[in-house]
Amino acid sequence: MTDLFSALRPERECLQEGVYLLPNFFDGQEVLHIVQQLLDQAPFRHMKTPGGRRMAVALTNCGTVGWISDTKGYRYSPTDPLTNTPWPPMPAALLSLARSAAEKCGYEDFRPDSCLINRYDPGSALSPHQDRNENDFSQPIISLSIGRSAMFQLYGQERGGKAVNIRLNDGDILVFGGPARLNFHGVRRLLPDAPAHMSDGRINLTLRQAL
Ligand SMILES: O=C(O)CCC(=O)C(=O)O
Ligand SMILES: [Fe+2]
Repeated sequence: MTDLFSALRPERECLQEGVYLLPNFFDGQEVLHIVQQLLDQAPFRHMKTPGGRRMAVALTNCGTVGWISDTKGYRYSPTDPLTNTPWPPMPAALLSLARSAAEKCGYEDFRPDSCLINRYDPGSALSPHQDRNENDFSQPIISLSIGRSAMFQLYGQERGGKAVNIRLNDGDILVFGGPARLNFHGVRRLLPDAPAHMSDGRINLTLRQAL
């Protein structure tokens, strides 16, 4: 197995109850390489919002089910609508990385069955939303950042209000669960700082237990 823990740093910052930042927890270049290997089978694409608009963020998935959006709504699907075949299986190294991050934040037996992979090109953003298509909200969301840094915004359980700004850098993991699991959140913009292995955009992976 690839050594994804080479950059491991012991710090864990608690940003609010249920929200933890694990800075520089994994090697962004190694996870980028894992993502690239999935793209032949399930390339990035721009899905449509339920309202029919093209999403600014391109996405793909791996795992037993993948998150999709179209004019019928948001949901998880066992197959990729581009090919009508199953999503690529979740790579063991990703699973183990997410489980170790979850454990560090007190989630002992996290079993993600889905990994949504988002690609942000320069200028793209993700408007505030809740992640609520999963069945069990007692399970956290483990979010990995690769490439250009981004300004992530965390709100409360209601839409609007004042956001907490969280800077996410290449190699960082954000864990959100517990009382913050249904908090609104989004990505306001990409920042100029970028690692050499990915300077033109950002990739974010969110590992979730969907079923
Ligand atoms: O890109 C990020 O950091 C967040 C992604 C996200 O919130 C989502 O995919 O639901
Ligand atoms: Fe989200």
